[in-house]
Amino acid sequence: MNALTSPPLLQVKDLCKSYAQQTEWAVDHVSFSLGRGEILALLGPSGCGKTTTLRMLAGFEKPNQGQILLKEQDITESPPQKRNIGIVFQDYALFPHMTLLRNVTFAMRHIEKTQQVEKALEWLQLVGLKDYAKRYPHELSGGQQQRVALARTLAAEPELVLLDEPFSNLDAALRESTRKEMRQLFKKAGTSVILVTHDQAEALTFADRVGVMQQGQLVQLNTPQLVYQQPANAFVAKFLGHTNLLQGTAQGLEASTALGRIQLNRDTQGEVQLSLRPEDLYMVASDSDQAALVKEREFRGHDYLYVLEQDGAEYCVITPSHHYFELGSRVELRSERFAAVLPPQMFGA
Ligand SMILES: Nc1ncnc2c1ncn2[C@@H]1O[C@H](COP(=O)(O)OP(=O)(O)OP(=O)(O)O)[C@@H](O)[C@H]1O
Repeated sequence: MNALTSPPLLQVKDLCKSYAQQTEWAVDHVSFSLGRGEILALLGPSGCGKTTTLRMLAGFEKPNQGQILLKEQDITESPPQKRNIGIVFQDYALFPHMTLLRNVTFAMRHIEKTQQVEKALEWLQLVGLKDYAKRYPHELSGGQQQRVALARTLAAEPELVLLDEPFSNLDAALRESTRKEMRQLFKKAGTSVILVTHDQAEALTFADRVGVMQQGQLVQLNTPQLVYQQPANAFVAKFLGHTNLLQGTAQGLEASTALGRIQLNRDTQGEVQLSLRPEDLYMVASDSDQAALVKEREFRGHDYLYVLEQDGAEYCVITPSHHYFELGSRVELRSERFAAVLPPQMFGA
């Protein structure tokens, strides 16, 4: 059996959860599967149900209905310690009175005592902290503590690792480097991972596939590129960065819109709602009073985010940071790439 024909490591089928005194589902008929060695991010705003989903996978929360299969075994009712699933929390939860080595060997009760130290040092080596083995958690930076928490989780050799907003306590620079290192580590070790986050940049850079949750439902699950470029609805389009939502009338692979004729990502006819990313628009200085007005400009280091007004509607455009336009000046707005056609039932979402 190869990776394509072998069954997925994890199958989640029609999972539902409502908390006592709540009429709405916190998790609403969620289904997905995870391949071996795959990294999946569950992404969504606060309260969309991602932590509840993770807690059901870990066994800390009981679903009202649905099924969780790990290696084709039904674990829906199994207690957390019987699932062979590791979880890394936001606050690391290291034992403060134990050295890093003890923190890691603590998770290795499945291994002969005589081999624990050697194995634990290997895990610490993997996360780049072997030389710190005799230190205590308070003698480490936040990023280093996070890596120890990860080594401890991996030392238990789980089938699946769950990460609950693991980078949110780190500052911006450390967050970026830690997540890059962690991704490389997971890929090297072939670890299967589910990450929960509300940070779209984190989900897009860290995961092989991104699942976007909205009000308890998994509304889109696909590669980072497709979720970003072909959002399933207006909510996904807006949640993953900035976008311009436009109405248009489509004729095949083109639509006429307030910004003129725009290429579409798929063949369609009639009234459509489109999502046009701000980096896919560009501006050309204009003398015409009818052209778009430069209303706002935000310098963001590697780019500018402009807000323009044309015929009473606002548009956002992201340009390289050397494309400078004065506030109050006029520009012609042109589209450089395809707009994504959104499904009609999501109008107004
Ligand atoms: N223990 C609980 N008791 C009652 N309601 C809860 C409980 N935990 C979560 N909820 C509710 O369930 C819904 C989903 O919450 P959940 O924590 O899963 O969302 P989330 O996407 O992880 O949000 P956040 O990013 O803020 O943690 C929310 O409406 C929340 O208020």
